[in-house]
Amino acid sequence: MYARYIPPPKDTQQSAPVRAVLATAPPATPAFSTSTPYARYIPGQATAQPLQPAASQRVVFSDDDFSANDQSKDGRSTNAETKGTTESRKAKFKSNKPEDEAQEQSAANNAQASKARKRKRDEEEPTKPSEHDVIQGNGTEQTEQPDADPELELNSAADREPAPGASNDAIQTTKKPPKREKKKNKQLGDQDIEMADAEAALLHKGHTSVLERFQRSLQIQQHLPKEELKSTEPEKQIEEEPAEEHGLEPIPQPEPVVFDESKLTYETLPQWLASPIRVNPEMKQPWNELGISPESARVLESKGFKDAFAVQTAVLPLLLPSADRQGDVVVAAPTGSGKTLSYVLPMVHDLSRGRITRLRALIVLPTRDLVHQVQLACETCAAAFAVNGGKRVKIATAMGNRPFKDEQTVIMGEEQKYDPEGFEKYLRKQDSFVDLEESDEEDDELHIGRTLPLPYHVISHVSKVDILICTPGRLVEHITKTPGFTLDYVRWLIVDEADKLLAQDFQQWLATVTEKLSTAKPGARDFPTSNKSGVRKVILSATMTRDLSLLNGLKLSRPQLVLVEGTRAGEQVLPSTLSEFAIKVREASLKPLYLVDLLRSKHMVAVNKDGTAKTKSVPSDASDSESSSSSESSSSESESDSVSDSDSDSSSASSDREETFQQERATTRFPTAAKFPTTVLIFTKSNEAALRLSRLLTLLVPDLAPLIGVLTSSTKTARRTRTLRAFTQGKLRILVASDLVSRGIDLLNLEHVVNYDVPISETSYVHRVGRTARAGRKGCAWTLVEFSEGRRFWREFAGEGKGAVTSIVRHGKVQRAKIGEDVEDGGFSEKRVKEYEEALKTLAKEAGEGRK
Ligand SMILES: Nc1ncnc2c1ncn2[C@@H]1O[C@H](COP(=O)(O)OP(=O)(O)OP(=O)(O)O)[C@@H](O)[C@H]1O
Repeated sequence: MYARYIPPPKDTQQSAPVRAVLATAPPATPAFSTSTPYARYIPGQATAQPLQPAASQRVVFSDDDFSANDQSKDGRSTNAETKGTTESRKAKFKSNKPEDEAQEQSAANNAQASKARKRKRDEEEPTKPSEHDVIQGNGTEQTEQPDADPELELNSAADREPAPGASNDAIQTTKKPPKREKKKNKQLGDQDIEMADAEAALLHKGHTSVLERFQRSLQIQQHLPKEELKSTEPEKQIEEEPAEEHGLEPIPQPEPVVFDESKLTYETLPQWLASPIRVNPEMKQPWNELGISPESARVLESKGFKDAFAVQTAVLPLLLPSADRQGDVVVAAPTGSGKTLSYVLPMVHDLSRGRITRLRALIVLPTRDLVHQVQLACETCAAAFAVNGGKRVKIATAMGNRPFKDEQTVIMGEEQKYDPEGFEKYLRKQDSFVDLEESDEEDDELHIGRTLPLPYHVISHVSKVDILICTPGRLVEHITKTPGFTLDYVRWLIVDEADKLLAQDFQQWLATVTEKLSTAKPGARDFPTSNKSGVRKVILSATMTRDLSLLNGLKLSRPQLVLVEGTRAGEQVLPSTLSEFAIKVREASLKPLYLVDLLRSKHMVAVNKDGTAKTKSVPSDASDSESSSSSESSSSESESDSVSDSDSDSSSASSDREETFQQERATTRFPTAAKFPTTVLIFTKSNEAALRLSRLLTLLVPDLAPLIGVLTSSTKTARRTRTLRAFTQGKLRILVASDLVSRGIDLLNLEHVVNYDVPISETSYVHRVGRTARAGRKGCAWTLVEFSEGRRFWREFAGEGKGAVTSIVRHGKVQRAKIGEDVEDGGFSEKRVKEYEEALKTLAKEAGEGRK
């Protein structure tokens, strides 16, 4: 079947390409015009001869049609063409095998032959239009010549001619009938005359048709190039010559576009996410086997880091200098698994090989407490790599806990450089500069850059540090406001607690930083001895996002994902040393009594052999210097530049009250911990709730009051640090906190975590309970679950029950523990309820006084 493209009647009749096969019926032969959908090509008449709105015709495209004819001369195609092409591609796509194609081709040929036969039959009965002649398509009538074949038309006419030899006579007859014929006509009756006329008309038509074709082919040969010629009469060419020789073979088509509509699953993740490097959590390895020098390893050992932890054994080889071409690294490992050292060690190792101090590494963290903590790890490693004649890497923090200008002077310095030309420029600039105000706030703030240059010198800004550990908001401030602060030399970008930092784009820090990192002086980031140029990015979290749109913002290069064995990207793994318990709270109004009973229960025991060992990683020095510095007032209580705690009630009133409680407790001067053999961190849903609960506990269990501390985002930074230090020293044993400390804080001696309020998300649960059972130590997590929270807790957090869906991966199961209910029928004694009510009254009274 050779179908032709017939442009839509309305618009295309003026612009139809010359080679388009017109489907109009010949006006000279009305008998055929109404019933015979034969197409014919009339050169030069494409625009002159309007197309009839083809009520009686349709377009059917076959694969072959599109291979040969669907490419319009100017490269454009109609919708119909496109549709046809798509169908053609589909057909191709379905059947790749040559046998299939051959079968299809054969079937198509049979269909063509059968249609040709049908056409011939129709032609012989021209007054009987076929039912198929009129078809509506897509709301628009389109002209089609499904079976049109000029050759058949020609044959049909020839069939009606008496004999080949008579054709010339017939032609003459149309001009001037021969006498012989006139005479003959006279002899015939009227009927005979009519019959003869009809016959002559037929003959005339046939001959005219032959002539027309002949003339047309001459015209075509004269005016059209060979290629065009081929495409104008596809039908004829196909019949006369093998298809291959006439350009009817399928035009090479672009690969079909296959739209991936499948949902994102682990299998459809990008290769690097779907095929991570897996770590056996039990793995440990000596430092020197990982490329750390024995001298450095000895220093590490002296600080308590004997062997590399599992995650470190996997990450170090990826980050330490190597002959391989290295890429960025994404680490998703459980809380307390040692992620900090896994990036600090190789980074400091790398920077210790440099000579000049330049800002070479940025570590971005969401909270000030974490900045302090990572600073300690960096200092440890700086000491470890300075032993072999390596550079003692310089480290600073920027987190908004002191005035901006102080931070600037810590990070940036000025150097006088002899440069007469530069000095001239400086003077010219000064002449044109009019200082309207002697001093304004901005100038005060932008402390750097106020020094005057010596004669013939210019001031050059230089970095005083190699590593800057910062919160994102403060980093952006330095980028935009600190003179000379540049990321041009940065070789390392570390984003810890990445899911939090990526989900909440504080001051668009990521876009700002990645833009600065992508444009730099050529070679500025390179070390002569290093094969790695450019910026190395390390992204870490215990609850790493699988959201590619978030990860894309990091513009990672050749990333590799490190996961704990048996887990997949997006899963949140709990430490294997963690035991979890749920406590059913029957009476929500008496929930504090359940907590009191838990604290007094047999469960509150030391779960590690060494009990509540002191930890090394909680900041100490920093806190003291902070509290004595003038910055205390400015070290605002909220992590405004970085943290948006789930609560927003950090009022000054509550802070004052907290201060009073702490002072009250301080009078006891931390008695011995014998009364409470373990350590507990209790999480509440908000700052206010943490304050209330801590006070309530001191009222309900007065003997434990000196051991109770409170941590909220409204707590002043210095106080927060002091509280954490007291806890790690064992002076405080019970901390009541909001979600502020749920991420990253490393309290090695913490043995029990209590979710007094059920966390808002799985991620929050993982981070909260991950404050215990760190670095291979044992730990317990307790969650008080009210009746209304039961369903959600068991399904989303514990992963149990009908329709349970949780991304939390745990080694055991959440166990049910029975706490409270000190009387036989399962309630609390009247005496205890009364005590509780009294405590509430006191609390209300204090709150009222606090407001006055
Ligand atoms: N190789 C090691 N040997 C001994 N202790 C280690 C080692 N590596 C890390 N630690 C200790 O393990 C504890 C947890 O480490 P770290 O804070 O890096 O965990 P993390 O994986 O970052 O946890 P989180 O996700 O909660 O922030 C820290 O006290 C750290 O000092």
